[in-house]
Amino acid sequence: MQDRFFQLLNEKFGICLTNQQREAVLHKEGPAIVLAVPGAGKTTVLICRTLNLILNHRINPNNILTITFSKATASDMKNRFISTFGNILNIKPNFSTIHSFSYSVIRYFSKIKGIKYELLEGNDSKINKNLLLKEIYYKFNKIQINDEKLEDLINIISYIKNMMIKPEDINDFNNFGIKNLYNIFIEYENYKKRAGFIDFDDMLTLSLNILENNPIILMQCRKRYPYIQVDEGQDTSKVQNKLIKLLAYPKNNLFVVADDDQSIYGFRGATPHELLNFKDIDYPDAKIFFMEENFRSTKTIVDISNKFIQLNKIRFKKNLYTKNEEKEPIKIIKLNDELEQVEYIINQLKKIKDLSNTAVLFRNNISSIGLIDKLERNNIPFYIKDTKKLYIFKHWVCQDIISFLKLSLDNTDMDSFQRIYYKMNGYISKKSVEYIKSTKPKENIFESLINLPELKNFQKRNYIRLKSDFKYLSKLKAYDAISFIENELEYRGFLIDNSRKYGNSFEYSNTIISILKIIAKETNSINEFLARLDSLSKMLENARFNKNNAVTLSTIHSAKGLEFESVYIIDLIDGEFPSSSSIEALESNIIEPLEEERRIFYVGITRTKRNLNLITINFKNGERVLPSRFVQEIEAIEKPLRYDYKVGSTVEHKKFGKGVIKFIDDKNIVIDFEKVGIKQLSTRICVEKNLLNRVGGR
Ligand SMILES: Nc1ncnc2c1ncn2[C@@H]1O[C@H](COP(=O)(O)OP(=O)(O)OP(=O)(O)O)[C@@H](O)[C@H]1O
Repeated sequence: MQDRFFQLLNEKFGICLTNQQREAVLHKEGPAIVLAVPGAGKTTVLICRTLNLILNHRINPNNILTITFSKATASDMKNRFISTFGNILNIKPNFSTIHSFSYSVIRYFSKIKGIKYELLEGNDSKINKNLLLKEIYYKFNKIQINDEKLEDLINIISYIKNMMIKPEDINDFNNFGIKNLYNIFIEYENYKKRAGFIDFDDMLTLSLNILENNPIILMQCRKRYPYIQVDEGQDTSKVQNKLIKLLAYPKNNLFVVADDDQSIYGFRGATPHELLNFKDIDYPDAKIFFMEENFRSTKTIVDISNKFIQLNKIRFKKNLYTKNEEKEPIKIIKLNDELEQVEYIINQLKKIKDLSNTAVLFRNNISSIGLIDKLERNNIPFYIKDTKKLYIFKHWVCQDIISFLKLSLDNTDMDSFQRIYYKMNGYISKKSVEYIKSTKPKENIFESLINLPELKNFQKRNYIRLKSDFKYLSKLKAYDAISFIENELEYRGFLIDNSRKYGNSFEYSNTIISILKIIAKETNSINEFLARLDSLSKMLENARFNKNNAVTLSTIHSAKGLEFESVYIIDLIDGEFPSSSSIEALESNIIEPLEEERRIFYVGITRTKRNLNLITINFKNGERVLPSRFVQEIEAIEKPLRYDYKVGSTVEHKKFGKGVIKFIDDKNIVIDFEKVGIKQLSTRICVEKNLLNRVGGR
């Protein structure tokens, strides 16, 4: 029977499975976990196993629940099943997300108990979750939460619910940097309870609660789904795992397909630990299948990816390999700054005829905006899934810059003035602003300042200088104007102070300014720049993007499961990727966050079939930045270092004294010297001519 089945797959559907894949497909009952590498055909195995259960074991398709990570994967998998087998067999199995399963349990429960639950998220919600959380944050902290922090808050709440952390233990986990987190959390939960709302995370906790406390509903669900399959098992959280285990018990016909090395949703409560426990703790009788052959990428990419991920310590040992040929090497491109980076990408993309097989990937959404501006100007079609998160135009730093510029063009613009008067070197008091507002609301603000009663000489001189600065500013091109605001008007100093006082990341603010400068570079005047910002933000709000012949722009998280002939990963800077928080954690010997960052990088590089390009820059908005340590690791794998020096080791330079190595390759060595700060030197001269002495290693 088995041979006939595989023959059928091969002859009728063109699927030729490997022995490892066949074993997994044939597994029928009891717990099993398939540990697979990227590009190993996990989807192929899941759809073939589903077919095997239906065709050979006569299991009704409605009795098999296949849980996928996202709605998109559920529909991809359904389409793949139908397009592969649909012409010959009229079968439509259930592929659904865990949220959609949970919601069906809640709907059923609310129907029989007459309780109403309304969704707080999604398109049909009457209440806006973001606004609600903003209000609650304000209530406890008396300041408005900005969009970055709001996203952090949403993730933290999600993490608490997914990790099933008890409210009273929240403060033990509060390394999240949100003040009054406990109060905010409790207020949010209470509001939802009072008003009968649930959010996406409540779907999981509530359905678990329903199943735990209603044996009849639990029994009905178990009867309905005696076979459960879980795709992307590495990204299921604690509460999701609990729900799945409860549903599968006592038959435990649970088939999980996973790659612990692709677990990248730690911030939502998913960790590889859950998977590592599958056999050791949860199901000692579980079968483990390995799928280690990669069908996607060239041998060059597979070999390097394999060595790269082995640098992680918390993982199942697997050996990624491929029978594909060795092709061109991975390209590491080192550019001067972010402007060179976008220009480089545009020039590369212009050479490609059909862009649908090319992706530009990044760690953070914000990286795409400068690029979007240039793609649009160059008529290069691009596809981007979620533009809702590209909120830099509403970000306070962007709004500040706009206000500076508007005030320079219209010296009577009181709204802009009020926004920025204390964010520059004007030394203007709130009292003066109030006075001008009440006595001369429509006049030239700088004139009014100069004519304020009882001014001291130095104040007058200062306001005269400010007036002339703003006049000068109005004549500049947008790019120079932004630099002038940063440096001459000392907005940069304000940003640094602000980050010290309120914990807003200076690096993030600096990135926003650097993006504004990329956009400004192509404009001739401040007016043209302001109009461009407006049109870009409208375009991103309203655009419906088409995938046809378009280059995909995506975060690595959203590119999970996808594959492309050519991949460019941009903004590979230490502190951005890996994130600064993961680096700080590592410095305190906490390795998990950095390992998660390494997995994200691994997911990124393994999306590539053939051409992988890793791009790093030396300067971001004029600040020296260091290449991502992951790029250095790849370089070291490709070309092991000839020198006995490592990043992190302490050295002594004959002239500059003691320092710590921050970056090293065949040409350059970047050292942070105690006395003189960061210096980039020539490796050849320093190392070969004995200008350095090793003091200590890591
Ligand atoms: N036995 C096989 N022979 C040849 N090609 C295969 C085989 N199994 C799968 N493939 C192909 O390998 C590629 C990768 O498969 P798939 O996308 O299912 O991998 P995956 O394991 O889900 O990857 P990832 O986890 O990286 O997203 C697909 O193009 C698929 O058609």
